[in-house]
Amino acid sequence: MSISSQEICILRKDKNLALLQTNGMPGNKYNCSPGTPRTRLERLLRERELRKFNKSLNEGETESSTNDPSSPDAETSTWFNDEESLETVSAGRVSLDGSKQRLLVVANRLPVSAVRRGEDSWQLEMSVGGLVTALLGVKEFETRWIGWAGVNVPDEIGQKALTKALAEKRCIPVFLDEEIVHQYYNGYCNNILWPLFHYLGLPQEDRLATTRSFQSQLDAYKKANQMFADVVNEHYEEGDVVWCHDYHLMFLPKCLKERNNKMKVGWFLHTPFPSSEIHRTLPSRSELLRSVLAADLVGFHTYDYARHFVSACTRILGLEGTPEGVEDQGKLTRVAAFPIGIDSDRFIRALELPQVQDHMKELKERFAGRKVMLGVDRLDMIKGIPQKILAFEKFLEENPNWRDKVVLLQIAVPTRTDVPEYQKLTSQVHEIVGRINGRFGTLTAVPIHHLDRSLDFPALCALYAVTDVALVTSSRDGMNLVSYEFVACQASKKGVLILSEFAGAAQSLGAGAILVNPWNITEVASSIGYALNMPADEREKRHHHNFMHVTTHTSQEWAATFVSELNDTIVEAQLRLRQIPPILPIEVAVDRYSKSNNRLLILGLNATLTEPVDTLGRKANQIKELELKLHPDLQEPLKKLCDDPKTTIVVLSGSDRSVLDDNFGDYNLWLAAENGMFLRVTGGEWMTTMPENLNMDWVDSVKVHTLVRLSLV
Ligand SMILES: O=P(O)(O)OC[C@H]1O[C@H](O[C@H]2O[C@H](CO)[C@@H](O)[C@H](O)[C@H]2O)[C@H](O)[C@@H](O)[C@@H]1O
Ligand SMILES: O=c1ccn([C@@H]2O[C@H](COP(=O)(O)OP(=O)(O)O)[C@@H](O)[C@H]2O)c(=O)[nH]1
Repeated sequence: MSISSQEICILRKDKNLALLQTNGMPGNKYNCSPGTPRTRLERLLRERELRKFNKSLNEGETESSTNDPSSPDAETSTWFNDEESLETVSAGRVSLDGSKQRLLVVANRLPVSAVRRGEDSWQLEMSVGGLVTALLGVKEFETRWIGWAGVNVPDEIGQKALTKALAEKRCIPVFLDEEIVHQYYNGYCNNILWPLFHYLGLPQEDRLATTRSFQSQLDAYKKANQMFADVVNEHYEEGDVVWCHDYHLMFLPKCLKERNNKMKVGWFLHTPFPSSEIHRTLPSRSELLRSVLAADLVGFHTYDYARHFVSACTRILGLEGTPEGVEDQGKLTRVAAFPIGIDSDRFIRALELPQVQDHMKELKERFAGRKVMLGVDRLDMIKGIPQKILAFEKFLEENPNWRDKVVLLQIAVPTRTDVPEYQKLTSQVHEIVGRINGRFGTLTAVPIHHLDRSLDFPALCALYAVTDVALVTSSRDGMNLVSYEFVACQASKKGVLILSEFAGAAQSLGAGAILVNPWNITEVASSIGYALNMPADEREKRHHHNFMHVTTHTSQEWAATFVSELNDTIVEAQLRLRQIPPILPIEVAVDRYSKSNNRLLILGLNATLTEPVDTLGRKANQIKELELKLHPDLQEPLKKLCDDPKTTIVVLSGSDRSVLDDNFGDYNLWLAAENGMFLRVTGGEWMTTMPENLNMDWVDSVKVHTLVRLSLV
């Protein structure tokens, strides 16, 4: 076969019908415009260059400000009650052209909770939580927070006054009434999605999509997400980056993009994303995935969570997963891992504060002669508090010599107290603690100090610093910032971290921590013994490893990376759009076709020559492969084309040779199977297009691994 004409037609459903001219290709306009950006794409590219430049500049600055004890950031005396802290968070950096990029952080909760003091007066208090802590370290953008203030404000006077008070903190409220909060937050978020994403399954009564409570909770969830979207739309300015957070707001990307497709939207999940086998039990599984996919960039704490998400999209929606993310009809949603960190400097500096030093002194005196073990968790079933306490009991049982030499301090911060499961957990934990203290306590000391409350920042830092062994036993945890904070405060003591392998933090702190399966009480108990007896040099090595990680992978870096990835994703999408061949000018093509004496038509198979296959909810590749049949209406026209001596037809497909043999054996054309790896003219033998001396031994080993991985998913 020879190609003498300059006109080649490639017909594939997914690539449009394109007439590619091999001469006279248009020049690459976007890399040769040093002047004022004329198009949106040019502007985005210029912005990207600026970002890179600023980043290197800022890195220099950060280094010098960290080393400078007189830096205004150098001291934070209290836990969030520093009046300036929100301002610092929100202030952002001035870039070279004088403008700061605005970042709209949209999360269920604002970083403040509001307490009403009068008809039009409000007191604002910082709230406790992982996301809040992480974003407190973000200083690079001009940040606005949009979220729920955690309080029902039914009257207009109250709403106005609260909006005004929050505006001073650069926060914008979304007002949710009690019923919505009950159905959306307590119901769909915390009773359905939270347990499901942490592998606790769906509540029994909600197994069927038809149950009333499930449906009304889902409706409230969608409604609440739309309310968040309305507030975002009200405050959005062109060029803003909108960063949506967490499982509370899975519908938000779709709501935002429906209204404004140009908005830069990122979505980040703070919890695990479970295996697709778990996600597929959710009645609204497809709707939720599709809504999240409307975002430009989707982020997770770990590579595993990202992989599960992509698998869910391929298996449940039948979409294509690529190393970059998920593709749907040419639109790519980037999916990647962005492990969160903490503002480690803030913890390290805090240890020098007199208030913290006083606390440390008190604690050391109080627990003199005993090793201190510490647990800090919200009182949530995912944190594995009962397992932790039972393991501690087993350790005491098996090691009588340690009974008066060790104490476990468990801080259990009350959370979601309106949800019955959380109330049940509280009683269960109290009962176990009471039993163990009764069993091993003396008149003067008890082995477990259990606190149902949160601590302020100085007290928490002091506690981290005096601890010998920290115990994190989550059955699942998106990341677990407590483990990071503990490490940051251990520069002197070099205590040991026992960490659940099911916490996202295990991926980053695994080498320095003792990893445990929290369900294996015996293993946790023996790890406690190992940690308490660990020699100083081993503690030092392990601590060093974790400390290096915690101090170099900070929350600031996390947020900056996510936002710059989001900006770049938009630029790349624009570039990709440019690469999509233009729509075929039909009249020109027909004219040239009829005048040409030597034509080559390359036709795709799947969905070009075959009937479209419905893959929704089924394993796409298997089904397509089984049902790939030349569309009956195309048999006759294809035959005519093949019999035309001026035209050469190639059917190019990703499918196996057998699929092409079965469908086109009787036509006079060329077949290219497995994306061109094999080629034959019908009537001839298959030949491989690979060079003869190419070593392909590796293929079999990859096949084996691929199979193993697929069976694990
Ligand atoms: O506001 P609450 O309902 O009381 O819950 C507090 C937060 O809990 C969850 O935190 C997660 O984010 C952390 C930081 O990324 C991560 O380390 C942890 O493993 C997660 O559980 C929740 O996702 C947040 O939305 C809540 O604000
Ligand atoms: O008395 C307390 C206990 C905990 N925390 C903070 O709560 C966060 C818990 O985050 P983590 O990622 O460990 O779990 P989450 O509660 O977000 O699931 C950490 O930043 C802790 O410093 C706090 O402020 N006061």
